[in-house]
This record gives sequence, C-alpha cells and structure tokens, in this order.
Amino acid sequence: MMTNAAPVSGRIWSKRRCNASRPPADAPIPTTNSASSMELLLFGIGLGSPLAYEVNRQTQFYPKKVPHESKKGIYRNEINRRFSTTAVEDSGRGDPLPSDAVEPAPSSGFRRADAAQASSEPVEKNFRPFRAIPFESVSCYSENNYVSTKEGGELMNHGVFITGTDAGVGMTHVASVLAAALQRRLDENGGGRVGVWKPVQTGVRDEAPLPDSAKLVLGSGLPIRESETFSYAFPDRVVPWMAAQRIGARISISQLAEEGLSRLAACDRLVVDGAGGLAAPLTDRRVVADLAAALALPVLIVARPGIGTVNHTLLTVAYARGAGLRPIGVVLNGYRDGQADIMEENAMMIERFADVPVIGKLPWLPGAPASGDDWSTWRERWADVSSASLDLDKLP
Ligand SMILES: Nc1ncnc2c1ncn2[C@@H]1O[C@H](COP(=O)(O)OP(=O)(O)OP(=O)(O)O)[C@@H](O)[C@H]1O
Ligand SMILES: C[C@H](N)[C@H](N)CCCCCC(=O)O
Ligand SMILES: [Mg+2]
Repeated sequence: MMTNAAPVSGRIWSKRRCNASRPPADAPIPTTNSASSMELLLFGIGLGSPLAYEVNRQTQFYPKKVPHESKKGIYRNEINRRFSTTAVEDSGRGDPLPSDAVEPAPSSGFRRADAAQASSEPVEKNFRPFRAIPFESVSCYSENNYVSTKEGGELMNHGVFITGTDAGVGMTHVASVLAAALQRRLDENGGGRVGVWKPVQTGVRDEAPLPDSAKLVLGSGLPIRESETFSYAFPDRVVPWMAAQRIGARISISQLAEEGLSRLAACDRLVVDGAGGLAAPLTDRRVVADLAAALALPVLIVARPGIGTVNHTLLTVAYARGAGLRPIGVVLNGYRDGQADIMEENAMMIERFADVPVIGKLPWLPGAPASGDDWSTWRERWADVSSASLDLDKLP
C-alpha cells in the first residue's frame, strides 16, 4: 500500500541540498570498493526486516542471499528513499498505479514456488501497455512534491532516457560516455551537475560481470556513489518483470516515476539508462516505454551500426512515437574496421525514414575493463573519441 499522506521529513532533495552534498571536485571517485559499510546495507535496513543480509564485497550492494520469502522491499534500493517525497510502506509487491490505471493486485505476493499459479492467472487480451498510463497521471506522483506536473514537463528538457534496439547494443556504454561528455561541457560553461540513473537492472550476481550501475559510475567518471545510481536490482539476467517475479517482487512504476522526477530536479542533466529496449516488460502490464513516458523524457536510441539496424531502429522509433515519446536521436555504436561505409548508408536511411538525427557514431574501442580496474585509462581514451563522435548540440 502506498500512503500519500505525510511527506517524509528530510526526504525532499532539493537542488541546493544536492549541490551541498556533492563531494569536492578533488575527492577520489568512489568505486565499488570504497563505499562505507552503512552505505552497503541497502536492503532491509529501515524497513524493520528481521532478515540479515550478507553484503557482497565485490559489488558491495547486492545481498548474497536473495531471501525469496521476504515480503518487504528487499529488491528495492532503499538508499533511493532520499529521492522519494512521500511516505511509502512497501507491500512487497510494489504499489498499484493511481486512478484508472490501477491494476488488480494478486491476493498474495508471487513467490518462486507459486510460479505455476502465477502463470495460470488470466491474461488480459489485446493489452496495449503504453495507452494505460497517460502522462497526466504523473501529477499524482507530485501531489506532495515540489515538482509540479508543469515543472516536470520543463524538467524533461534536461533529462534523456537511453534506450536501444536490443539488449546488449551498448546502452550503458553510451549512457556513461554521454554523461561524461555532458559533465565536461557543463564544467566548461560555468559548472553544474550531471546525474546518472539506472531504474532497474537485472543479472546482478556475485559472479557476474560488473552491473550496469557500476559501469555507469566507472565509465562516466562522475563523482557519485554507485549505491545512489540504481533503484531495483535483480539476480537473474532476464526481462525485468520476470527477474522481479522470480524473487517474489514487483517493480513499482509509480515509485520509479516519483523518484525520477525528484532526481531530475536534483541535477542539471540526468542520463537515464533504460533496460533492454522500449518494449521490455517491467511489470505484467507496463513496459520500459511507460516509464519513459511517465518521466516525460525524450529518448535517445542506441543501435548497432551494421546490417539489420535500419529495420530495428525504424521499429523502435515507431514504437516510441506510438507511446507518445519523443525520439531525439540515434547513436550507432561499436562500428569496426571496414564497417564505416555501411554505417554511413544506414545512418542516411535512418534519418530519411525515421526523421530522427543520427547524433553519434561510436567506434568499437577494444579493451573495456572487465572488473573495476583501469577505468581511468579507458575513460581518457573515450573522452577523446566521444567528443569527436557525439553531437551534443542536438540534445536538449
Ligand atoms: N563502442 C564500444 N567499444 C567497446 N566496447 C563496447 C562498446 N560499446 C559497448 N561495449 C561493450 O559491449 C558490452 C555491452 O555493452 P553495454 O553493457 O553498454 O550494453 P547494453 O545495451 O547496456 O546491454 P544490456 O542490455 O545488458 O544492458 C559491454 O562489455 C561494453 O563494455
Ligand atoms: C538483462 C539485460 N541486461 C537487460 N537489462 C534486460 C533484458 C531485457 C530483454 C528484453 C527482451 O528479451 O526482449
Ligand atoms: Mg546496459
């Protein structure tokens, strides 16, 4: 259940506070190995959960044991409560959407053992996800908030939602490169703060490669803590809805929208790293496009440079527009030797048929660090490449 009644004292994170809490420019960039122990206890603390969590010393934010039977919001990064302006009592399944978008919640939370029961529930036919969450409903999230819908509309001018034509096309890579480039440009023009946000990430495990939240921090070089960059993290590398369901959790779009608006207000530029692509399901009836629409953010589409990308990109642009989103650009990422000609042809066709500018053509730069080491060298190499390859003037 979500209670809208009392704003939580001290939860409103204004721009002023945001700047005040920003580490000094010469502070060491926090890495996954430098967060304090308090910052590591993200799950359960503050929720009164009796469960004790083993903190993963590698990624330092994900509990080693995922307590499937927990009813509290163990899958939600509670550090991000600072971005929440309303008191939230987590039901363990996330919260229903307001007004007519309210969906019938199952009588008990999904558990792994209940998967058969969950899948036997009636499936709504002809379901059109992004029609069900009109932008006006964003005002619900702002009721007790200093961000009004109108201001929220203006905020879209300084945020960008990164999506892609497929999983693995380089969305997180482009998001971190873009964040670094935007910060550099702000620094050269009187200062300001760029934020990065990963609303939902999957495949976060001890043995897995770095999670996207870590890549965003290490790849952008921004002086921010990884623990503050993501909201939901799930162990299985699958579609977010399924990843949540597998541990008996449910992603709350309304909480993410509220959090996103507060994050937008708290920095000068916000780069949001989506998940999977616009049509990737986040819940049983919401897809990534719904989140971008709730935030009213323009979308930047990351696509492959070679064969197949024209079709994938035009489909993504059409889907974005159908969802009421504004595609502001395409980045063709990872072209290799010998691919320049086909990439240029593809860029021309994408611009012609989709009427969206190709604002970046990023080469494949081998040698991305697999672990947390050597990122500063990698970033320096990328700074030169990306400043020549991205047209930031085409962004809001
Ligand atoms: N231009 C590039 N040069 C070199 N390596 C790259 C480039 N783009 C992406 N990569 C590498 O390719 C892999 C996939 O990129 P990335 O994680 O950004 O993809 P993604 O679209 O965010 O994937 P996911 O769907 O898993 O979130 C990463 O290991 C990343 O470092
Ligand atoms: C696991 C990966 N890192 C992404 N974040 C989520 C994958 C979404 C896949 C969407 C699909 O299967 O069409
Ligand atoms: Mg990614």
